[in-house]
Amino acid sequence: MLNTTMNHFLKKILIQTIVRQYSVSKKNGKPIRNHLKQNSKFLDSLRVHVRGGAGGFGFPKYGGEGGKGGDVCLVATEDMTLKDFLRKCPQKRIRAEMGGNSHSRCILGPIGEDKKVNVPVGITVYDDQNVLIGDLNEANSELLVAKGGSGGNKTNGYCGVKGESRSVKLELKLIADIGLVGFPNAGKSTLLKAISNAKPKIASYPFTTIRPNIGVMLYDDLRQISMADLPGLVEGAHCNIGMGHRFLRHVERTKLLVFVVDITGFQLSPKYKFRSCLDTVVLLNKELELYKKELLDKPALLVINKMDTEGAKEKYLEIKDQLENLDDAISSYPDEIKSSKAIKFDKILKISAKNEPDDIKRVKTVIRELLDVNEELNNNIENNISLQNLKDQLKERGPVLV
Ligand SMILES: Nc1nc2c(ncn2[C@@H]2O[C@H](COP(=O)(O)OP(=O)(O)OP(=O)(O)O)[C@@H](O)[C@H]2O)c(=O)[nH]1
Repeated sequence: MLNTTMNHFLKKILIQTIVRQYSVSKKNGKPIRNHLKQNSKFLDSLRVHVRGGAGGFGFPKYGGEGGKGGDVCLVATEDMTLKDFLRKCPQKRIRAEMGGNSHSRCILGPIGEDKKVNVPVGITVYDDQNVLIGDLNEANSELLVAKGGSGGNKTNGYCGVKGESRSVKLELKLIADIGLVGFPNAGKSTLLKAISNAKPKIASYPFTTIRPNIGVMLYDDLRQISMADLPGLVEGAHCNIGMGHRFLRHVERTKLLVFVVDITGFQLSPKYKFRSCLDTVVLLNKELELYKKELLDKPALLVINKMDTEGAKEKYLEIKDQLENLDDAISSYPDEIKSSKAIKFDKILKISAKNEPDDIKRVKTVIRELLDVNEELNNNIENNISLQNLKDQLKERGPVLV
């Protein structure tokens, strides 16, 4: 008896400590970054300074032209992380070579060598105004981030032009087929572990996952589908509560979102409101909309987890209709929770990720079916577009006599 009370007490202290670490602290009314977030070793964003080489000097006496300065290019490289990049480039400064000067024995100055730097596949590059420069989604694709200056010649008074110099942000968006989205403790890691080769940490307190984990599911026909588990979202994530929206960018490129919710609901701490399973779906919908409403258009699967717990079936029956008509259900919520649009789930599955291997098989099969259907749909759309383009081209050329 004493042992049980002690265990309960210790567990309570542990939960309170974790909640305190994760819950938002406020300074001058503004949320400040929480402790564990800063300590998280996962690196998915980095600012670097890039400068193209200056152009070489021209040689006025003979009208000689200086060589153009080299460009700085980023090259997408497989099996690489931003940490590897940082190890190779700890100063976070990348310079391309200057163009060579023109002189009496070499009228055209040699061109400065381009600087090609390897970065992980899945990088999006922004300039210092946060304007998109480009994406590197394919291995070996290249992106020019700083142009070299042109060589000195008649038009610029034979002075080489300086290379482009700017600071750029490299943002890593993991590329996985599936993104798991859910509140903490819903069972996302349990599902990922059971369904794939991943070995995420699992524990009975919120925010065990503090960095994205990726697992690969292997099918009988050798098709491989990757799944990313992200740290749990919480109500108010858009105000940086919990892990905030920091990791949501990793689901932007996924083909299917898998929402995992706990049928018993969720409560971050006694200070926070208890949220039922339906509330968590509505709140997840809201957080996704606040992050990027286009995410709500993605194909989505709703997985209702922990169906082995007491009273789960009754709880599910109570919310079944609302889940199937999420638009109506959302409209009955207060304005601060309500989203303007509801996600359309392609399928709703009830499972026990922990105790039912058959449920896991079902999830795996449904994921494959949904991906296949969507791929076919996209192919058809692309084919129709190409067909329409062909028809338009034919129309432009006028009717053909047969
Ligand atoms: N009864 C029951 N418990 C489950 C089930 N799935 C997961 N759990 C338990 O729920 C707790 C949380 O599971 P996790 O898989 O770590 O949850 P998570 O969503 O990854 O949590 P975060 O890492 O905080 O985002 C663990 O104690 C699991 O053992 C289930 O189907 N039934």
